Amino acid sequence: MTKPKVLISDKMDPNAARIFEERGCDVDVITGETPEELIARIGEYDGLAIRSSTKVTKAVLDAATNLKVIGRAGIGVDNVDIPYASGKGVVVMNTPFGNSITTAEHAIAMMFAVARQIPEANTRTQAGEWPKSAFMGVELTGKTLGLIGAGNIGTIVASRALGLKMKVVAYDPFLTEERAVEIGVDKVDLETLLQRADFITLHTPLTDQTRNILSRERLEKTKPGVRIVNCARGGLIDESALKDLLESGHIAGAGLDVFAEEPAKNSPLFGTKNFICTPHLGASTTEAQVNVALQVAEQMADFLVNGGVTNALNMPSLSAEEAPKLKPYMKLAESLGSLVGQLAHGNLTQISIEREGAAADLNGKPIEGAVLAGLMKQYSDTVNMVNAPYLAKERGLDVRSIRHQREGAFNTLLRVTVGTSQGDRSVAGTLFGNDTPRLVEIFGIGIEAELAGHMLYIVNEDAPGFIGRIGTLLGESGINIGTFHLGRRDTGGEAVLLLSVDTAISQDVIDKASKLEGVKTVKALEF
Ligand SMILES: NC(=O)C1=CN([C@@H]2O[C@H](COP(=O)(O)OP(=O)(O)OC[C@H]3O[C@@H](n4cnc5c(N)ncnc54)[C@H](O)[C@@H]3O)[C@@H](O)[C@H]2O)C=CC1
Ligand SMILES: O=C(O)CCC(=O)C(=O)O
Repeated sequence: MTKPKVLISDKMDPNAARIFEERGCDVDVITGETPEELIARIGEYDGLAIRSSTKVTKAVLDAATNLKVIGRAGIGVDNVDIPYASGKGVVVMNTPFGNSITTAEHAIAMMFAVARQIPEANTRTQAGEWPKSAFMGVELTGKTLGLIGAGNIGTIVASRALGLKMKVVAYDPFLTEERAVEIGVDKVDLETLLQRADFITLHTPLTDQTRNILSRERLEKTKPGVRIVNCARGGLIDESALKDLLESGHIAGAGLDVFAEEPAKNSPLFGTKNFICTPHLGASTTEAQVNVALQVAEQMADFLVNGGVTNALNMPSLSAEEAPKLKPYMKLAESLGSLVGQLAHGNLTQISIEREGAAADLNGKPIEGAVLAGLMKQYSDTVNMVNAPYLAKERGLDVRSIRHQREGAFNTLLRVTVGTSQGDRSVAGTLFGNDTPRLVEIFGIGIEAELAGHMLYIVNEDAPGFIGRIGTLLGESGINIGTFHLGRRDTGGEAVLLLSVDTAISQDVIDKASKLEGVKTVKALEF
């Protein structure tokens, strides 16, 4: 049997190459190539091991004709086009915990450095100035730290900050009150955090929901004299607003490890007063790099040599016998979880997954994992089938799996109901012809639709002329409708329209659709 070939394309601890070789793979370490060079080379490889520098774009994936697995030695996978990789059948894995402590420590180090202006004091002292009277810092003790994102890293930062005698408030839609108490933080909304925090640190992935989470408007609402640290992802903060507010003195200091554009070689923030930065060093310790290198190589080699799946972000982990039967159910389950996750407002406290008819006889665990992965994937880069149930439990989400032997209108049915602060929301789906997932009910309204690609969800009053109006709007906006699905509660009552469209829907189109007569809700959905 020919050995699988792996390319390590970012600087990685040498333990990774050693493990690949020991586990039966051929490995090349070629770092620092241009995208074109990578595209020219990637066709030879079965596995690609990366950190954050390599961008795995559609073009790279198109050229990667033999690629079976991408392994991220780290957490954030925003440098990988996961939907496209999934479409190409390429498994994407990460190492969700290997660098968390290291990154949390970097955030704490940045807080101290900002509080005491250590970098500038160092530079001027070494220049022979002895500028003792130029620097007056602040203590961390007794100050309030506002955490945006209380997952693995945020939780470690919280524990260290509590040890430093700070008070910690946290904003995270997935943090339950119980979990907040357990980790010793006050769960607050974002507005409250902005008003109360003396220091703010960010620990969320970069997603459509978190992009620009510290916008100009929100930065202006922060407490005067606030100090802000970002060791998560560039793009979470409006960098131009940050510069203006540092210059005006409203923000007393900022420490960035990450930039909207990396490598950041000419950032306008450079040279701004009270601004410090590091070149994406959050994960750069010997310990973390050994951890993630060993882990990524072990996971990838196991997959390439034995077919074992660990920490995959786009593939369920299943036994060989169950896999074919469960596969369409997993797809249905993930889509239903994703649908309720995208549509439900408010804090999620409870989820129930009901299996009815033929589905009642199946192994419920992978189905539960797929629903939870679908539900949570919009909140976390690291969620997958394997860790979704664990993460849900850790965050105090009450998960119930219910089997009904009864058979209703469908011979097999999955129903997902989430309990939110605004009440229960339920969606249901079935399989057509035993293998084609279909949505059949949304919030109590019967509808039949495939959940795939870009979709538009509209709730409106059932009245003549509406379909024409929405069709015209989409047509004028250059959006081609693929499929069209309608359902209504009763004649003249609440109606649901679910469209699949060929391109992503812009905020402008959503705003225009929201203003159409009779429209109650408009939401762009992605599957
Ligand atoms: N600077 C560096 O070198 C490193 C940066 N990172 C970044 O740190 C991020 C966080 O890592 P982990 O804590 O391990 O991930 P995690 O998945 O454990 O936690 C992320 C948290 O963000 C929360 N979240 C999601 N959307 C949110 C929103 N709209 N508002 C507030 N909170 C939201 C989630 O509920 C979750 O609790 C990674 O996604 C990665 O981008 C990670 C490692 C190293
Ligand atoms: O690999 C690195 O140096 C960056 C780590 C990182 O950003 C991550 O793990 O998300």
